Amino acid sequence: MLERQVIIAARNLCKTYSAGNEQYHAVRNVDLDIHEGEFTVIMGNSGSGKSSLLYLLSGLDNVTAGEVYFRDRRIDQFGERELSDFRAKNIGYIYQSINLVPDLTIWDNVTLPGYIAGQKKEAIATRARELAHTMGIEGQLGRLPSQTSGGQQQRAAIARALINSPDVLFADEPTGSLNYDQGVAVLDLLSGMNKDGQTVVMVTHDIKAACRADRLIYIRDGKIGGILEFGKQGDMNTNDREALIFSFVSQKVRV
Ligand SMILES: Nc1ncnc2c1ncn2[C@@H]1O[C@H](COP(=O)(O)OP(=O)(O)OP(=O)(O)O)[C@@H](O)[C@H]1O
Repeated sequence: MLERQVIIAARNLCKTYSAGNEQYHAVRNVDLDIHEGEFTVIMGNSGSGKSSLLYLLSGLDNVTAGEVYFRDRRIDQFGERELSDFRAKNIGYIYQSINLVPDLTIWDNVTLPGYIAGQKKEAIATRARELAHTMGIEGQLGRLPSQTSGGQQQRAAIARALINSPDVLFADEPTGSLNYDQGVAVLDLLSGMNKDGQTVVMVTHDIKAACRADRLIYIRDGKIGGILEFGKQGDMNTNDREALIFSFVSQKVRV
C-alpha cells in the first residue's frame, strides 16, 4: 500500500468555551491525522464536539491548547491576517447552516471567496461557471438564496467552498437540511470529487452518508472514541459497509 501523506495533523488539541463562570471542554487532548486524498467522516452524538473539532482543524477558530499542522506549517500560531489568507487559499468549508449571504445572488455568493483570495476576475468567472455546471445550479445564478430550494442552496454552498480549489474540503452535516434525493445528490458530488483526488472531511449523523468514508472517526465527549479504517475498498458492498458502521457506532455509543 502507498504511504498516506498527512495533510492536517492535530496534536493534544483542546478547546474550552467559557460561558459566564462556567467552562466547557468541547475538545479534549485530540491527536489526529487527516490523510491527503482520503474521505474522512466524523461521527458522534450531538454536542460531542464534532463542529468544534472541524473549526480547529480548518483554522476557523483558535485553539485553547495544542497544535494544528497543515503539511509542515503550524497554523495555530498564525496571526489573524496569515490565518485568513491560509483559509482563503487552502480550505473550503461547507457550514452546517449553509450560511449564504441572503442579499447577494447565488453568483455573487459563489464568487466572493475568489475575490477575498485575491484571484483575477476572469479566473474566478471561469471557475464559477465550471462549478455551477457541475453542481447543476446554472439556472439559479441570478437569484437570491431565498428564491432557490434548500438543495440548490446547499449545492451553491459547495460551489462557494470549492471556488479557490482548496486542498481540503470540510463539510459539516452537508445533507442535514436536505431531503433524501437532494442528500444523495450532494453525497454523490462529494464522493465524485474525492475520487478525483479532493481531500474531504465530513461530519454526519447519517450512517448511509458515512458509507462514503475511507476512514471513520468517532468522537465522544470531545475525545476520539475510535477509528474505523476502510481504505479505498471497492470489494465491500454498501450493505456490508453500512452494517459494519452500524455495529461500530452502536458499540461506541454503549461504551
Ligand atoms: N461558542 C460556544 N460557547 C459555549 N459552548 C459552546 C460553544 N460552541 C459549542 N459549545 C458547546 O460545546 C459542545 C460541543 O459543541 P459542538 O457544536 O462542537 O458539538 P457537535 O458534536 O458538533 O454537536 P451537533 O451534532 O449537535 O452539531 C456542546 O456542549 C456545545 O454546547
